[in-house]
Amino acid sequence: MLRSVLRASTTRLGVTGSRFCSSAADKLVITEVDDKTGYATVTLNRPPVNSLNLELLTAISETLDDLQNNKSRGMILTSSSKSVFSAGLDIMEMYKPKVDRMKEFWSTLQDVWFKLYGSPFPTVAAINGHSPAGGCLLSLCCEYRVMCQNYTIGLNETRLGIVAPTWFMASMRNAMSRRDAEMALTLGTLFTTDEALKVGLVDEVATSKEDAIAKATAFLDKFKKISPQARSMTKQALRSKDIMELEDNRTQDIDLFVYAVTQPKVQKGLEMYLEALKAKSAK
Ligand SMILES: CCCCCCC/C=C/C(=O)SCCNC(=O)CCNC(=O)[C@H](O)C(C)(C)COP(=O)(O)OP(=O)(O)OC[C@H]1O[C@@H](n2cnc3c(N)ncnc32)[C@H](O)[C@@H]1OP(=O)(O)O
Repeated sequence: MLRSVLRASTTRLGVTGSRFCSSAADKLVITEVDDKTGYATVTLNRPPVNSLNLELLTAISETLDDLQNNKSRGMILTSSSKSVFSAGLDIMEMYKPKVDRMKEFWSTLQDVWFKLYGSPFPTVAAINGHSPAGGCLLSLCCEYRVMCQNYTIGLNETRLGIVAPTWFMASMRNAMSRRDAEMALTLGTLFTTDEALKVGLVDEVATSKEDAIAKATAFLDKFKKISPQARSMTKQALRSKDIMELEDNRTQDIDLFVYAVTQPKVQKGLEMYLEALKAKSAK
């Protein structure tokens, strides 16, 4: 049975059986912990496309703190949308930005990356929809990716005329061969589910969200007989170089982000991209 843990930002709510309280629908991140397995299902819930703004990133960051403090046995990351896992960073955070907010936004994204990429508990992304750019990054931070059919995923930044930060690249390189990661990053490839499986960007394909959650659960079950401490130390040792690289360069990384995003050419590119997105959705 599902337990008590529904959390969004700093608010705790109760839950009965597997049903959410009505107010849960308003929360940016919904967390349910299964009493039997101890696994947490963390659902991104910012309609329409789970674009990652400061508030959603803060809610994710706080959720990850909660899971770590409660010694979570495992996490499944998914989305409440029927067709989008996450549309990536909210472009409105970068278009005509206020510098203070932009710095906080980027610093919070870094926090989420540290906490998710380096989490002691095992993590799986149940990717039940499109997952471009920052959405792909969230899934790459997890140890395993199960993706539903007929969606797209990838770090498509070069297609927007921008450069993915080195820690985005490192996360992709951790999942795929160096060669495939280089091709994918330079071309800004958005892979279909089947293509993503072929290059190792995702580990399994699912027929529905339920199937994805079941496969994610089966992955977490594999660790039942493994010492959690040995497991987490091994994971963190393998990822420590990437983590230390960003730790040593946090401020420079924020400064570079602010500098790059505020360039007139980049602002123009973002404006055109937003217009194209809006024109598409108006059709
Ligand atoms: C220069 C230094 C840079 C530093 C590095 C920065 C690294 C950047 C990482 C990023 O994540 S940038 C964001 C990249 N994201 C994308 O390219 C995805 C864009 N979105 C889509 O392709 C599609 O929306 C979708 C995800 C495939 C979903 O398609 P669907 O048809 O279901 O929805 P839409 O009708 O397209 O969208 C609905 C609504 O949402 C708005 N929207 C979509 N994505 C974003 C976004 N990333 N940020 C803000 N808003 C977004 C879209 O405009 C529609 O709005 P309305 O017209 O309804 O107002």
